[in-house]
Amino acid sequence: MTPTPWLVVPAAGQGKRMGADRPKQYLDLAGEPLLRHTLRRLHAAFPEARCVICLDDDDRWFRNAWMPFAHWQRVSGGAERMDSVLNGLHAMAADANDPVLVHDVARPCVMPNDLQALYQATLESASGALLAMPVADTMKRDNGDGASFRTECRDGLWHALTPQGFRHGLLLRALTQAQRSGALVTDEASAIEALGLAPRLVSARRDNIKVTHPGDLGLAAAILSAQAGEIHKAESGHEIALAATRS
Ligand SMILES: Nc1ccn([C@@H]2O[C@H](COP(=O)(O)OP(=O)(O)OP(=O)(O)O)[C@@H](O)[C@H]2O)c(=O)n1
Ligand SMILES: C[C@](O)(CO)[C@H](O)COP(=O)(O)O
Repeated sequence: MTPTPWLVVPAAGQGKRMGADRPKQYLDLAGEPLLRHTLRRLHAAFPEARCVICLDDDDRWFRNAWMPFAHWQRVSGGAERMDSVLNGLHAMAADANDPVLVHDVARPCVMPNDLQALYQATLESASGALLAMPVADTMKRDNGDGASFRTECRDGLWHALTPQGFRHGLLLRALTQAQRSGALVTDEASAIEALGLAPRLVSARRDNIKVTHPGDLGLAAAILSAQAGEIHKAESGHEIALAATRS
């Protein structure tokens, strides 16, 4: 039987690059706070999951009514994303072998197929897994003088996305070690790599963007709108399949 995943949703960021009057997770996206879209996508894929949401202690925007999960808890965010995630891992009553998926609240466009593929890989891979996509642009590195650049080889380069999934005990060990060493890891997979392990890359759709800069909000709205038909079709197909198994 497939186990139910734990979900950690880091949502304690300030959205400095967005530069809005509130953290970006509370900005309007297609008529609702961005955070609600993300939680709904996760809930649709994993309705029975236990969700831990990391929120800043001074957060005055979050509403309990927005949480679609029956089993959920709120934990304090930390100074950095990795500290928030670690707080979540400490707070959950998980066994070492339980699967945990970590998903940025700032990625509201993640699609059901990618969530399922990532979860399957998490269960299969001893080192965990992450959604990722191959770099498609020519890569430049500035020489530090603000004027000249050189071209980097892009062979084998991937963008790391979320969710990223691991067994609870492994991720707790990896992030604890990263925190103690003072290393600033920007995703969970980096902490696992520092243990000498290689999380599996799961090739993902390109529309699972992280809303980071002001223009990203309009882009996310366009993506959600373009995805609506696809999701509707998938849901209808699921219902037809369910009806067929009942008749
Ligand atoms: N101390 C922190 C920092 C970030 N996050 C979360 O980690 C995710 C990815 O971070 P990012 O996109 O950098 O969000 P912000 O930190 O809000 O953005 P910025 O760096 O522009 O301030 C977001 O869902 C954010 O809420 C968190 O839980 N705790
Ligand atoms: C976790 C992440 O979204 C993977 O791409 C990313 O590393 C978060 O980075 P940020 O600088 O904290 O936005």
